[in-house]
Amino acid sequence: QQNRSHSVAILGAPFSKGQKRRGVEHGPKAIRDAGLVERLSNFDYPVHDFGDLTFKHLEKDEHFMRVPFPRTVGRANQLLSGAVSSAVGAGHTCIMLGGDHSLAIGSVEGHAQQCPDLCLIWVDAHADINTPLTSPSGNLHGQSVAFLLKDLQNKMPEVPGFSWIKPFLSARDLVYIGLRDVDPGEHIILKTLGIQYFSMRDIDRMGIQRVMEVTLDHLLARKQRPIHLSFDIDAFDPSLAPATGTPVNGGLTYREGIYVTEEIHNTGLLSVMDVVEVNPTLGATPEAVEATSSLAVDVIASALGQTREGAHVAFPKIPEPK
Ligand SMILES: N[C@H]1CN[C@H](C(=O)O)[C@@H]1CCC[B-](O)(O)O
Ligand SMILES: [Mn+2]
Ligand SMILES: [Mn+2]
Repeated sequence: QQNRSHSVAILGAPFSKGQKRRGVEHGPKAIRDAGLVERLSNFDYPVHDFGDLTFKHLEKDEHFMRVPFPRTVGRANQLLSGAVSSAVGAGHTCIMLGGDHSLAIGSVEGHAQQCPDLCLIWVDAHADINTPLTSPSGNLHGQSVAFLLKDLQNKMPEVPGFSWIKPFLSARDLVYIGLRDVDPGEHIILKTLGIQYFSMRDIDRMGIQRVMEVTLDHLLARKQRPIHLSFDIDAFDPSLAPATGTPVNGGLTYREGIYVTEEIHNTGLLSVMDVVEVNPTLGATPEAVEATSSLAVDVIASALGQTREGAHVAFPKIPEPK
């Protein structure tokens, strides 16, 4: 009997309509081409690659206020929600490859269908918590969290394409790590709702070890529950992850990002991980694209148990000559 709770499902979500730059729909292929499946095959649990979802582009899809493609984004997330729900329901730990960060709406909602008590760790340069009334761009990849929070519902208009989702998350069940480019409308929401966040300044002051200690205590001390990790590759410094749509200087170092995912693995509670906003068309050189894509593979492998100190699954003891 395989260790069901640790089998891994990979779901590709080639989707870009949560923002305006072309290319992020090629993120899943870029991450696979960087060797994701091979890397995970070193682990002692089964890995199932379910391939990529097929998203329909809806012909009639007028703006809502200044929000482009609301119905297309809403429908894509409804489809993704079902896929994530069945993967988690089948006992897999699910890795969702984006695609832009609007996909977290469907990923988290589908996860919550199976695990209503989930907690959410959002690793990102950005809070992605604008409403259609506060968004500076209208882009839904900067509004994902606003669709999930019960505490924001009286501030949200009815967006066409999103009538299928009922907000389920409490502000206390969310922690941000890596913030360094927060819009005014987002800032008032973070403060008013009392959402726990660790900006890059907090990481400078406290160090990543303390940030993870406080994060995991905040989310898990009262009750252990499944973790949804939504990882925007732009949380990393642009020198490490240049091929992404909204780069911001002063991001996570490689070691900080790996430490975050090591600590989350060590809880034994990771249930779904999104890795989003890898845009292979935005790298200045092939090396830049490769660096960004293999960084995504590294953080996924680390979240699933790869350790820097090494492991010896294959060696029960030091081999001896006959
Ligand atoms: N400059 C940021 C902050 N707010 C903007 C917006 O809401 O349009 C951009 C969103 C980035 C989304 B991402 O985090 O998924 O990349
Ligand atoms: Mn994001
Ligand atoms: Mn971001």
